[in-house]
Amino acid sequence: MDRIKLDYSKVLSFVGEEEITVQREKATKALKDLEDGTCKGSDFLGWLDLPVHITDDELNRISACANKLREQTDVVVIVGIGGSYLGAKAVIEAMSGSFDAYSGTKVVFAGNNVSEDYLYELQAFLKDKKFGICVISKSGTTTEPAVAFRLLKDQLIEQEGVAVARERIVAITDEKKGALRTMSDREGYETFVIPDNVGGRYSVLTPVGLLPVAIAGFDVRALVKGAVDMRAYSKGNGAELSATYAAVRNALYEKGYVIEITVNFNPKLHYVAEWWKQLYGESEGKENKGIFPASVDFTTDLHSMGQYIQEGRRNLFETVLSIDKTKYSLQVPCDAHDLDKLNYLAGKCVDEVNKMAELGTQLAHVDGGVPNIRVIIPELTEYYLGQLFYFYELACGISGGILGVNTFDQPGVEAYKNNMFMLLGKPGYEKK
Ligand SMILES: O=P(O)(O)OC[C@H]1O[C@](O)(CO)[C@@H](O)[C@@H]1O
Repeated sequence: MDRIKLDYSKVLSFVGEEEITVQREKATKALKDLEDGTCKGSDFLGWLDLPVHITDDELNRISACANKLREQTDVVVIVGIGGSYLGAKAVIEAMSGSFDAYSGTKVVFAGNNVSEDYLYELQAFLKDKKFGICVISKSGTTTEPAVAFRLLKDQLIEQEGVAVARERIVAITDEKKGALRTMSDREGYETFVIPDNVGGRYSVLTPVGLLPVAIAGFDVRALVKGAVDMRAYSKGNGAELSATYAAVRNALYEKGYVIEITVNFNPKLHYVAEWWKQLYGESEGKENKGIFPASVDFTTDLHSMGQYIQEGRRNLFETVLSIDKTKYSLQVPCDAHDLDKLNYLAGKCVDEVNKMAELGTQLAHVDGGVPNIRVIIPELTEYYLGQLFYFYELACGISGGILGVNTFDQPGVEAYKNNMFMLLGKPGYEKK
């Protein structure tokens, strides 16, 4: 098997190797602190060896539950927010056919917003369908998924009765505590556990990510294998890969490049970037520090955000997710009239056009003052997504260590919740 690669040659006219070396030394220390369990937030390092510890029995149980739901239902609603849905959504979007949604998809998402219209339309869509619910919440008290779950559970009971509803609800939550654990035990739902020492944004390789991906019919074993191989690689010289990415982005940060834009040239990676944004945003954005993680889909956004990136404030850098090999092959046809003057491309693969757009954009943006990193992914498969997740998780742990923050907490997320609870009159929040 091939491996994910990193190319940072296009940052070297913005930061010198010596500046990167300074950050590399910090990265080495941060990596050691992670491996030794001496970093800040060390209670949440379960993700480090997580892929290696996933057993065959666990994977079999996940597959059995997924198969049961696939047989019993037409649609399964994945209820969760943040780390409790983004990893699964990233894999499912990356692996699904672009038009699967129009031919009847097995998996839809809810509980990642509190839009009344969204929930109304979802309930209308599920009316008279055989559906199941996979509810995911580590804390069990997050408002968005709790509201969605209440509505959907009631609908399921109304459509199918209590006994069938129980069969079709699966909960992924804490092993012992929390509202969802209590409810699941009382109702007899099948449950899977989010380990105590794994935070939401690091949970894609637990049942949180694996069960929805299996329900959607994708290869969770290959996903895990990719992560296992990346973990094994990172035990040796391979740690360089994550450490270098962490060092380079911190060297750029030190020079005022405070925004990192993750770029894709394949819309299937849109949610990989969303997953990455939560991972890095919640991990690093604290104590008035941290790189702001943003994302764009090219070439689509070259026709909107492209102008800003080329000529706006020079405080941003790009990390391009570059896929080497496409799944399918399609050539630009020749046209007798050539009115669109496209015949010079006739016979070329569409991906060749895309790759030249990628290279042309990189050169233009570097010329325009935007440092450019490339993460090269051999192919868009579950296996390489597993590698990519682990690469990014480890790099995030290292990068947070370089920055000096606690990478594994997210105290800032509580502020909006407290205000919302106070405004809604939640008991106990009146004084706030
Ligand atoms: O799984 P839970 O506890 O519902 O939390 C969902 C998400 O909410 C947060 O706690 C805050 O956004 C995330 O860290 C987490 O991924």
